Amino acid sequence: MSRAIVLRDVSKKYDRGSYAVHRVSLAVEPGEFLVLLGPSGCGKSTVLRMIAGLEDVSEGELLLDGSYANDVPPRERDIAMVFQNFALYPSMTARDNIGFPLRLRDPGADHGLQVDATARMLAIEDLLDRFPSQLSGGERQRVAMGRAVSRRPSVFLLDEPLSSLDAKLRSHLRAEIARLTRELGVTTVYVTHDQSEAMSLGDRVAVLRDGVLQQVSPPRELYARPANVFVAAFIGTPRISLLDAVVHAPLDGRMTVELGHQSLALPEPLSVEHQLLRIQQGRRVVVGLRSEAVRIAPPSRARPGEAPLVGVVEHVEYQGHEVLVHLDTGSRRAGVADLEASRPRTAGPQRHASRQGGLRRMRQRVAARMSGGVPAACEAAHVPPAPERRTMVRSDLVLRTGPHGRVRTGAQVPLLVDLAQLYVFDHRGRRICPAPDDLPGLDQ
Ligand SMILES: Nc1ncnc2c1ncn2[C@@H]1O[C@H](COP(=O)(O)OP(=O)(O)OP(=O)(O)O)[C@@H](O)[C@H]1O
Repeated sequence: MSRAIVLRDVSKKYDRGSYAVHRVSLAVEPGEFLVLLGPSGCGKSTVLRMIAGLEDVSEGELLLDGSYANDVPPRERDIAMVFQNFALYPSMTARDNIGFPLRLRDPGADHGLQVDATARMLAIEDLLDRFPSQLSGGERQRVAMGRAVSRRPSVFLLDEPLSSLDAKLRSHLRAEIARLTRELGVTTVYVTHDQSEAMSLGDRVAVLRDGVLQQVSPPRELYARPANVFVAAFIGTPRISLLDAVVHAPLDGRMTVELGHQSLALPEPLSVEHQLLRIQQGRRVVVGLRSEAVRIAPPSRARPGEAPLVGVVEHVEYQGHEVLVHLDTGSRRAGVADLEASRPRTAGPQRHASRQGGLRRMRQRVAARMSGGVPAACEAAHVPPAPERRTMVRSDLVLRTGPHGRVRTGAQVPLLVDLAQLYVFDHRGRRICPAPDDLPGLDQ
């Protein structure tokens, strides 16, 4: 049996502190796999611990299968939890660890068959007679999961269960967790700060920032229609390029989005999405471009809906199956608070001290190059490295090419931006292009 979990305006305030979780409303369907995702300290574990009954709910309501459950003791919630740090009893074998919750519930009975069935499900039959000290990290975590699922709980809560394991084992166990929870049909809430883990596991992903829920959506929707600039930046690898921009919408001319020294002319006739940008005339906005929205090609090869830009290759990251190209287009990168410490940067350029002066010189250089026009041919014109290039590297845009794409650091390249994939966020960070779902159409 699996259960429905509902949080209604749930908040948590620790003693004398500010809100660790603030007015979170969330409904988890029976059998659903929901991932709580967010940077360190955003309140993910606190939400999980309130569902488990390990923390009191300060304000709001927790409902389990529609019944008010704020005051239900943890033991009566029929919920199993797995933490990051295994938490096995060191003096018990794997068999005894897995059987422990069954013995607690029903001390006199023989639980051998249930323990064997659980061990089979997790492929740990051969490890049952070993003690935790005789198991690897991955094996210990599998035993911990076995202990959690052996009594067939109705809710399974997992708090970063894979974060202490190496990457290969993590991806292997991730697949096992997905299979196991599907087989058991148990409602699962899984906490992680790893967006790729969240996207690959969750039926839906709930993104938290600073205790506040930002968006709850299936992974595809989260990627394609992020509610705000924080979600857009948190989801996706490489991270979306975010640039400070200004919308120009003259009554008698072409609508453009100005990015520093360059502009993107919006294709005419304007799409409904782009028409809605008119009201931003003259305002500062943030433009988001994912790596697949930009390609290296001259204007002569533009498809309908593509607009040209020019960039200087700052850094090339070979990934085997693809190449990530970091470019400087002379735009200003928009910063998103809370993000920088929360995700490892992609291996990228080093930043150095004389940043301000270098930045100014780089802008001037890109502007000077652009005044010479966009190269007609696709071949990247090689620009000899200027002296300051060795002391400072800066990129504001990342695109991906196939593994055979040949671009050289320092080259100036023509770019085409697919404007159907343009994201625009207003000054408060809310997505305004594509238009938010709750916005009435222009003809309404
Ligand atoms: N027992 C406690 N007393 C006071 N403050 C706490 C307590 N537990 C957590 N907090 C604070 O509440 C906030 C949320 O913590 P929580 O552990 O829920 O975050 P998290 O998103 O799970 O972080 P991480 O990914 O680092 O585990 C943090 O600011 C934390 O310092």
